[in-house]
Amino acid sequence: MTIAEATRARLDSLAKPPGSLGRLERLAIRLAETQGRVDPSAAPRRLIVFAGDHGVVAEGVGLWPDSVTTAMMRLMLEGRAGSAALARGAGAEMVLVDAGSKAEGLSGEAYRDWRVARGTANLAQGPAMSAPEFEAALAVGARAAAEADAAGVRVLALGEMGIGNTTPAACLAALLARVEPARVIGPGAGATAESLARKQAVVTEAVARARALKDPRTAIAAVAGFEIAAIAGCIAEAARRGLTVVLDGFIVGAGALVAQALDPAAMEACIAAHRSAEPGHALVLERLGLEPFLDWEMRLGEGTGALLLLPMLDAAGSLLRDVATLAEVTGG
Ligand SMILES: O=C(O)c1ccc[n+]([C@@H]2O[C@H](COP(=O)([O-])O)[C@@H](O)[C@H]2O)c1
Ligand SMILES: Cc1cc2nc[nH]c2cc1C
Repeated sequence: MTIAEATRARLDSLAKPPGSLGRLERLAIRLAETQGRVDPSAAPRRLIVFAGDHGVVAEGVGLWPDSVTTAMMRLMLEGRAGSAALARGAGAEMVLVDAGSKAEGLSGEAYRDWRVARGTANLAQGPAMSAPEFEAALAVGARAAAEADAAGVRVLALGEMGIGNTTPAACLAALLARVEPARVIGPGAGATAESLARKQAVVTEAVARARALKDPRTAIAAVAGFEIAAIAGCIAEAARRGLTVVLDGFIVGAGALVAQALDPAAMEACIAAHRSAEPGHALVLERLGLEPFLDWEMRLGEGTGALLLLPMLDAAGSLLRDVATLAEVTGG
């Protein structure tokens, strides 16, 4: 019997009409699958926000200057960003990782002066990163997962911060889901008709160049971002360690596509928290084979969508662990 079948049997044996908790039951089955046990737990949990900057911002693909990446990370450290507020509410510890500079995991006041030290090269003019840089960013993410596991964390919520990163995310979605760029281009953190047209042109050209590269890792590195590669490395390592990974929006989804390309089994650890308002996200989730549990029209990033699902994961875990069986109630 698979874990999914055993969990379904357990749910059907509980003191309730079969299926009466609707999608919460599907979430419980998914949580059980990711942990390989019928009595899973959504605690302790940790939000990891991976940050990176992007040379492609110079092409006018968005509205914001890349100084906003560092400014927002500092706001997270101060506990005043949207993600920080939601993490407090969800009882999730928050760890910030500068994927670009390969800095140490960050949390707390001591890191006030931290900044994104290095962004990717402009992917419109050449590869965003070299093969060794790609491997180093994967390792940054893997180390973050290993540290979480060593600290006893069972559930990792993944988020990102990186002005410009919907452009590499769109490139990766087009490349790895094998769709036309137009299907995965969207407004990101805001757009004008002009910035959208630039993004469309940049993504179309970069994806065509990446598709011509024979080695898949080189092709991915050519259009990736440091935080996106770190997310991929984090998912792969968390999956190897049996942690549950709760995915946020479009950019984290692009990181998951990279993880899937490197190791398809990594998807077994993943739960898609929500479907982002970014139009390409639905296609990414389809390609990942994951069902989004929420659709709240969110597109902030920072892990906010993943955090929103955590109380429901608690409910799913409690259901499996704490509810009496029908046999106990009816005496048979
Ligand atoms: O999570 C999402 O689905 C999402 C969708 C659109 C934008 N974002 C956030 O907005 C930033 C990227 O937008 P942009 O327009 O600068 O490419 C980045 O910091 C992301 O966290 C996030
Ligand atoms: C203000 C701001 C906050 C963000 N958080 C994640 N992406 C962001 C993009 C902007 C522009």
